[in-house]
Parts: sequence; C-alpha cells; structure tokens
Amino acid sequence: MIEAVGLTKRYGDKTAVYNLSFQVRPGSVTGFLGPNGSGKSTTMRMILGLDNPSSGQVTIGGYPYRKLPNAPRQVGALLDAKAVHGGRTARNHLLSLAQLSGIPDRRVDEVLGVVGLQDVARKRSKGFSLGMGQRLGIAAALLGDPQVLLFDEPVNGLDPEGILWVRNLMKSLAAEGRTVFVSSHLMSEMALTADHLIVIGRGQLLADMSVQDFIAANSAGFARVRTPDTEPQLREKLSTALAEAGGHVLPEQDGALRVTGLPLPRISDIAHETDVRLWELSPHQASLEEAYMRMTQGAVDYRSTVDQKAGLQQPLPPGAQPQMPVPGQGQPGWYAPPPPQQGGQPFAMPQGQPGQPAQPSGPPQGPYGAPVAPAAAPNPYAQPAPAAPAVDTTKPKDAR
Ligand SMILES: Nc1ncnc2c1ncn2[C@@H]1O[C@H](COP(=O)(O)OP(=O)(O)OP(=O)(O)O)[C@@H](O)[C@H]1O
Repeated sequence: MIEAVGLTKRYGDKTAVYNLSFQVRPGSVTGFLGPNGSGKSTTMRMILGLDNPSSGQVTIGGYPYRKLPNAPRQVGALLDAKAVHGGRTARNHLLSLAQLSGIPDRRVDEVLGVVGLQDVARKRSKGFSLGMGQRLGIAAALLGDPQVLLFDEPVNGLDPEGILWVRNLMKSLAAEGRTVFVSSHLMSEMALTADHLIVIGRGQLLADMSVQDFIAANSAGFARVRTPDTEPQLREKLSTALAEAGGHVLPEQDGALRVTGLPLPRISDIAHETDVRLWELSPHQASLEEAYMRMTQGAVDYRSTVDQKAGLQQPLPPGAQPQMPVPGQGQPGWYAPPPPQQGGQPFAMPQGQPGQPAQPSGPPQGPYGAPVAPAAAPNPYAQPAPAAPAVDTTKPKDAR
C-alpha cells in the first residue's frame, strides 16, 4: 500500500502539492487524475524518493521509498519513458537495470516479451518511436516483478493495440493483488481501467472514491429525447413544454434533446399531453470525462480560448448552415449536469488559505445547472496563469 499523509511540496514560492493525504490499496487499479500542473508527477516523484516533501510523508508498505529494503524489487515505476541512455540497446538498458538490482538476466528477456519488444531488443533505443519507448519503460517497471507499480501516463504514444494491452496489463497486475497507481489524461481509458480514483487540483485532494461514486457524485444522469426529424416544429413544441415543466433542455448534435431535471415517465407524459410523438426516450449516465470536467473546471490553470482566426476563415459555402451548438463544445462552463442531490459540484476547490478546511459549497450555477467558471476564485497556490496556448496533453511532456 502507498500512503501519503499531509504531503506538501514547495518549489520556492510555488506550492506544487499541498497537504495531500490518501492511500493506494493493493488489488485494484487506482487512477490518479488532475489537470496539467496539478501536482501528479511531483507526487509520484515524492513517492519514489526522487523529491523530498517540504512537509508530510509518503510511505510504501510503511517505509519511505529510500528506506525500503531492495526497493527496485518491490516498486516498479514508469515516470519518464525518455529517461534512457539512447546509445544502449533496449536489452542492454534492461540488463544494466537488472544487474543493479540483482535480477537474473533471463528476466530481461521475459519482460521484453511481455511488452512486445523482443524483435527490437538489440536495437538502440534512441531510434525508438514514442510508443516503443513507453513499452521499454513499462518493461523496466516490470523487471523486478514488484508488488507496487506506478505509471505516469503509460499510454502516451501507444497505438490502439498498445492501449488495450496496457489496460489489460494494469488490470491483471491488480488482479494478482498488486498495488497499481496510474496517472492519465485519457478519461475514456481511465473509465475502462481504474477501479478507484484519486483526483487532485492545484496540488490538493479533490476526490478519493470509486469510479462509479465519482461519476454519480459529480453529474446526474440525463434523458435523450428525439422527436421525428421530419417535423422540427414538434421538437420546438416539446422543448418549450419540457422547459415550462422545469426541465433543462439542450440540443444534441444529431438533433435529439438532452433533458435533465425531469424523470423519464414525466417526459413521456409531457410528450403525450402536448401531442408530440417520440422516436427516442432513453436514460443516460454521464461519462467519467464529463464528471471529471465538471469537478476540475475550477482548478484548471491552462485554459484555451476560442480561435478567432483573425478573420481568416473561409465563408460558408452557399446553403451550408453554421454548426449547431452542442453540449460541452464551445460552451464555456458547460460540462455535465450536476448531481441533483447536491445542486452542484460537491467537491469545489478549497477557497481558503492553506491549512483551512475546504468549503463544501459548489461554484455559482449558470444556465442548465452548469457552474460558471469562477471569475476571481482566490487560489493561494497557483502562479498567475501564463498567457500560453493550451497544453496538448496528447503529447508526452517532453514533446510539448
Ligand atoms: N522542479 C520544479 N521546480 C519548480 N516548479 C516545479 C518543479 N516541478 C514541478 N513544478 C511545478 O509544480 C506544479 C506541478 O507540476 P507537476 O509536473 O507535478 O504537475 P502534473 O500534474 O504532473 O502536470 P501534467 O499533467 O501537465 O503532467 C507545476 O506548476 C510545475 O510547474
């Protein structure tokens, strides 16, 4: 088990991690989520003894990493896949790691097989693609057959087959009773891989709960309602009636309506009363991505702006319609419906000073129950956000 208690890391004026306490338990995959710069890598580095906490502590099996007996046999980690000697072959890189930790040479060939690099084992790693580098980093993490594994964005650069392989690998490692702690920005992947989530924002704990609980706590389900495409006036009629009944109605890209605030039977009754035929009425659960966006939107330091294209865009071809606004696209502050029992985000960013308890109240609500981006939410930890373009999280850190 990994246990952090009051973990804090300051770099000069910058507080990267503040008073973080959590446990990562064996037997499940624990996802570690947070916006860019929220402190995930810093936390992982402290777990691995690569950085010293300013205060607090983090232990693995009760020991700080540096005091763990034979740590490389107990803990495997992928932090930065590019941190290899590019002039060495993949096999020699792993052999040198194995020899340092008293791991037999035959284990190197085993892990090369596990990650699918056996055919390039004798090639220098500087010629490796991003995905091959990731596989080599994963091989290094598996080398000592450790009980505790940390992976920082392991699927970066992997092809779909590789992503599926990593997903199954994480799950099988956890099923063997190991502790698996994995960070990723790919929410769809996390939803399929992780059992439990630890979410941080600006260095502080936002959530520590199962994936199911996280989604339920941060977004309500919604109904998709579709009226006949051939009769657009029915759609308008139903929208008005649903809104009058207290529902929140948003258009979906395919012409359906997304309705929150009304139970399905009520929507059906309203459609019947207003004499509107339905082609679809279906219940939906918000995705992990939507729940995550809702929770963390107040803790994002690097936010993109709409590209105005300086008037350079081509005029629409004759007859073409401008795109219909779609929930979550180009609508700042719209993420997923809030959970009804909470009336909003239950895990708002702490508004107080360090050391003071977080305020449980959610951010101000906008139309459709969506929280309005806090205009001047005091953040005692962040530096002023640089006027930088959005960070492309699909690229590895060293390629951004
Ligand atoms: N060595 C350092 N010196 C100064 N500041 C640092 C250092 N390492 C990290 N930071 C700062 O600490 C904060 C947390 O960074 P960290 O890399 O841990 O975030 P992250 O959650 O891993 O981000 P990302 O998702 O972009 O990888 C950032 O503001 C970063 O600039």
